[in-house]
Amino acid sequence: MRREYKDATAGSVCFLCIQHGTQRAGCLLGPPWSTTSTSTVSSRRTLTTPLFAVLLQPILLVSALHTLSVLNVLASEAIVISTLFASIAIYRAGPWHPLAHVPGPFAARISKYWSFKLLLSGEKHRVLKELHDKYGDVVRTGPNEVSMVHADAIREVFGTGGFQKGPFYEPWSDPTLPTKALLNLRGDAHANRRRIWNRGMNSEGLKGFEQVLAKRLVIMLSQFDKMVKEGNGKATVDLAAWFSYLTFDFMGDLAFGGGFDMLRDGGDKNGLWAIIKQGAKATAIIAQTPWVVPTFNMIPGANFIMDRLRRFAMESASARVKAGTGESKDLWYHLMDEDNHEKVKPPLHDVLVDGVLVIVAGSDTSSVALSYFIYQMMCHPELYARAQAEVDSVYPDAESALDSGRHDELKFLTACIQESLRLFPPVPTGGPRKIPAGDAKIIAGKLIPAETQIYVPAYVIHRSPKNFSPGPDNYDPERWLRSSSDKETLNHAAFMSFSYGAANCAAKHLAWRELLMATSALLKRYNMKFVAPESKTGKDWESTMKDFFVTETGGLMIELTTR
Ligand code: HEM
Repeated sequence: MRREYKDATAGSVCFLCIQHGTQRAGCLLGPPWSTTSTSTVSSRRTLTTPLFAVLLQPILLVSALHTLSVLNVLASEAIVISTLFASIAIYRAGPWHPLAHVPGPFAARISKYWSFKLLLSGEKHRVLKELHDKYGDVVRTGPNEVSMVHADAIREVFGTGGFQKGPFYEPWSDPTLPTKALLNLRGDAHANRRRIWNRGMNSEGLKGFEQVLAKRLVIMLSQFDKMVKEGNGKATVDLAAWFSYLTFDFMGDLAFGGGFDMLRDGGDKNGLWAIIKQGAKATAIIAQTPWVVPTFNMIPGANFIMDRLRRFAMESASARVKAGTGESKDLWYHLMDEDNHEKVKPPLHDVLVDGVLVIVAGSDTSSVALSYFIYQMMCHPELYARAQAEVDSVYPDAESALDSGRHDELKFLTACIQESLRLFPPVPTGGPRKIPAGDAKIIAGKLIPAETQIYVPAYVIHRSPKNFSPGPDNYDPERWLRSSSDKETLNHAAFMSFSYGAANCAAKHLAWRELLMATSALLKRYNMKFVAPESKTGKDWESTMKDFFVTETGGLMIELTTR
């Protein structure tokens, strides 16, 4: 069905035009993609042609050399395929492969199936930690892939002179659109789009977003107050779920000027959250073997999760264009360059894909960070009391707890959040960068061949005694406040929860404000404790955290009482 709507100031937009690169009379899109888009869809390595060749070759051989029969063709297929796979496996596992000198599990050397299965399990962060503990700073995690955890690798891989994103990121773009999301842009195209993002995230932009967040926080607190009242002074709340409602609603405000009301509804009534979560998880899994994607997309109906996500994006963007800019400027306003800074206006489809990215990148990350902080406070009552006392002293009355102007005074709370982000970075292992074709490179003192994909997993780096000691696995917020001593290691350069370099988190400062505002408002208003301390919703909650590029968690059941 063709979707159309009227913009407040101009003609109408047709989303079929966006998808098919056509331009109807009156469509807002402006000139064709190639002249205005900051990116184009690259040609991708696909499975289709090799698959076709492998299947056709034995048929041709049999028909040329033997009698063409089903049995002969099947036998020939079996010989060709097993010889092909065996020779690939022998090459990858053998001493001829350029990564032969890098240790790692045998299965990882010969096929991507190992990392595919690992991602599916959600245990990637924990398994990588075990492997690095066993093998050292560099581990081979795929036929042409390594994981590196020397702190120098952060700067050398992500920083100036580092490497571009690998094919892992390709599936994060909608193949039906003639553009890519910021997360999947490289080089100049990335720098151009990121410039617009950075303008949106400047101090004036942040101030506006903060007011939007404050409104959402007030809704969440009033829902909690209601539950406490109904529960005769206490309420049992799944804080992990409520933080997701909060961050999802807030990201909806930012990306599409609102329209999501999970806080108001107390849940995912429209199934939107589920769509986003399933879409992000499916993408992360398929991103392990991106060359399968174009072939996979040809199977009718196979891509139903991404189709739902796409429909959701179209509808949200449609509603935003229809509504126009509200009282406060959202990120859409900045990304669409509604205040006319750019010589050439960004095309609508760039903003559409980045709108979805805002929701995927900004909701689970922040909600996991909030949940993990609360979890640590519940596990460490003495630290909780100290953080609460600091909030009380900085914000003597409850209303002021949403004032970000005093965040600098929240030294201990900031250290507690930073320590949470260290022990459990919401993007625990991230995506890889790729060394270009040509020469091998020396990274953190190791020679890594051309065309290798490199992971630099924050979860492992943050728990290395070389970077944080003593007690790298302990929750010790004080480590960020103590003055340096010979007995301690605190490597600030190894803290990479927001990644590093030109493609680090585009909303790092916003995320910090969000974390400080939400935690101080909660600590100020409630006393909290685990409902069932000795369970998976209590002290064992950490074991429910799964790494699907972004993090998935189980419920975190907390008893709230008003202070
Ligand atoms: C505690 C909260 C957050 C954490 C820990 C976090 C972490 C990260 C990390 C590690 C990356 C790099 C990913 C990669 O290279 O594969 C990233 C990128 C990104 N983040 Fe965040 N993020 C947070 C919140 C947010 C929020 C609230 C937004 C949206 C408003 C956001 C938007 C983005 C975008 C757009 C990128 C891609 C940047 C680029 O490629 O240039 N993030 N984030």
